[in-house]
Amino acid sequence: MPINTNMKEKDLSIQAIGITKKYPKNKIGLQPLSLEIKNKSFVALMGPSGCGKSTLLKCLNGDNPATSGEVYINGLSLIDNYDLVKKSIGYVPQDDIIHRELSVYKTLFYAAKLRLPDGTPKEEIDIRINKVLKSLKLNQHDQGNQQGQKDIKDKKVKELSGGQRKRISIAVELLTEPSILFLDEPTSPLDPETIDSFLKSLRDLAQEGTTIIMVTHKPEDLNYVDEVVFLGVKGHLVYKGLPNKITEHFNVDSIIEVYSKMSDLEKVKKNYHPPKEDSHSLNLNPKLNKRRPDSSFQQLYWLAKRYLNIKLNDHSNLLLLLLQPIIIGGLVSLVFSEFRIGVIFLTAISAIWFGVSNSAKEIVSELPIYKRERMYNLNINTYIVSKLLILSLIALIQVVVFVAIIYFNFKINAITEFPETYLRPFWESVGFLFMISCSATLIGLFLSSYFSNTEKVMTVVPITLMPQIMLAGVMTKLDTRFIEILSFFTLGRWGTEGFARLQDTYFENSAIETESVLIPEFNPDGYHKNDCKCEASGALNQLGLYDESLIDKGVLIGGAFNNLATNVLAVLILSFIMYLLIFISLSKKDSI
Ligand SMILES: Nc1ncnc2c1ncn2[C@@H]1O[C@H](COP(=O)(O)OP(=O)(O)OP(=O)(O)O)[C@@H](O)[C@H]1O
Repeated sequence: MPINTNMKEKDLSIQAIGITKKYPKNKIGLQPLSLEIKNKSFVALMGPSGCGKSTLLKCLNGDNPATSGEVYINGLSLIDNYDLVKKSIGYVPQDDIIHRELSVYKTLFYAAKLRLPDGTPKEEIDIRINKVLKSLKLNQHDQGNQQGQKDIKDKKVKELSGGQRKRISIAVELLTEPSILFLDEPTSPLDPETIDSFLKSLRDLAQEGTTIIMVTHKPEDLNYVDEVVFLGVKGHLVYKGLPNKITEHFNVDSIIEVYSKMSDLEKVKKNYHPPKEDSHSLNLNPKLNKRRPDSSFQQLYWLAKRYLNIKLNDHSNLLLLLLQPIIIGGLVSLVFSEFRIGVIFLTAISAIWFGVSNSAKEIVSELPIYKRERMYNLNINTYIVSKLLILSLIALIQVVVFVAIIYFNFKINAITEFPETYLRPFWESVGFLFMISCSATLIGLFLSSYFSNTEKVMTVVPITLMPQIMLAGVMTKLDTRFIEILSFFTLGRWGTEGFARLQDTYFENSAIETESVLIPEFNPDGYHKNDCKCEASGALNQLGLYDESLIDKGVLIGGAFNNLATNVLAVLILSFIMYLLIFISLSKKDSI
């Protein structure tokens, strides 16, 4: 293990030597700087907006490593030993890294299960939870657990104040007992009274042994810290020293004046002293030695359990998810008096809709949590599968409810009005539509992993759904090779065609001699199997995906996919492609 032999003092938590940061298009994030931070110190990182404070924080903690130079954490190179070093780092970015639907206890419990070594007993986890709550003054005693007031551990995160939420985010990080804690603007959303108790608890934490580096904009925060690091515009380090000496250093009366002075590039350049040391190495393409996953099965179990808990705790959303199939199924039953291709089409499209709409927000809305957990030990495959498992369960319930409504409606209608026409078979239909819905879930998860905010995802969802409707062959026949090939990439086409085929196949295989064609073709009385001239192709014939003559002329490929197995295979291939795309999108979110 390469220990940094150049380390001057044993009591340094962080040593940055000649680090710089360049963003794409040669945009400067940080000018060359060197920095040493002592053990157990509480350091404020300040500077005008956009000067590079978060950039520096991320260079120091590995979230987005420096373009060149070296960072040592407790004497170990951040780049070479990230797998080891990350365990001694706690990091709370600007956004909260906790789920709002969980209780405080569950939030901390799942975080412990995901981060602590496998097999850590519950008793030890409880001890750690109580300890971190106490150290952040969030325990019952400090919160005044009077009669009628819930213990903070039982409260849901969404019931907490901004200050309490921030502390719970920090508590998550403290569970693993990091020696260094990076906090990005933790005091921004807090009122002065909350800030006082919050910063006092951080100061106590530093005195107990945790080095804390905190980005802040608030001059009054300087009353609590040991040191200030001040950056001028364009990432120049212009001051590092005692908080009460900063105004003297810049020959001004207040910290506000330091801000205005250090927003002027010319003045900044006069105060900037580039590091004397040469950069130890040039990591123009830094690769952190990391991402080795911890036990995937344990991680999958706890991720899926946490996600299920989040979903079950969000009662209103759960109700809406359940209402969806009831409302859409009810509408289809109301509008269609007999089982026709329109019903098949809408059923397939509904299955797609359930999948996409259930999943489209699920990654993007928890991006800060994902990124932080990914930095620590999250395995991308485990993460995707945990989402897919729980969302598939929801889709299964929706599909069962939807198909049941369609099934019973058309069965009852068939008995009373149209004896020959109703959906069957029930379980095969559920199975096929469930597969379509799972595949659509992957489409939604891809959108959620690709775009950076929920608004963008919600804008793209209808654009994704329209081709499913247009290329299913119901609105118009597929009559050119180009349109046909496009349709191969839609679930709408495979779902509608496959579902229609399933109905016809069932009829062909039916042992009941008097069984009827599901969809009567051109014949209002319906065909009977015994005198059926169309070989039970009622549903597919009504769909009329292709103009047969175009297949004969070789314009369309058509017939190559003329069975249910190939329809199913196509859906599986599309699902696999989607899974790969999600994996690539999530990999791209890794900082390097
Ligand atoms: N991922 C990125 N890609 C390109 N440019 C970036 C990226 N992240 C930051 N920057 C740019 O680098 C500069 C420093 O940004 P940074 O977020 O570090 O500033 P900051 O001092 O933390 O700002 P604030 O106080 O507003 O949070 C800004 O000009 C910003 O636009």
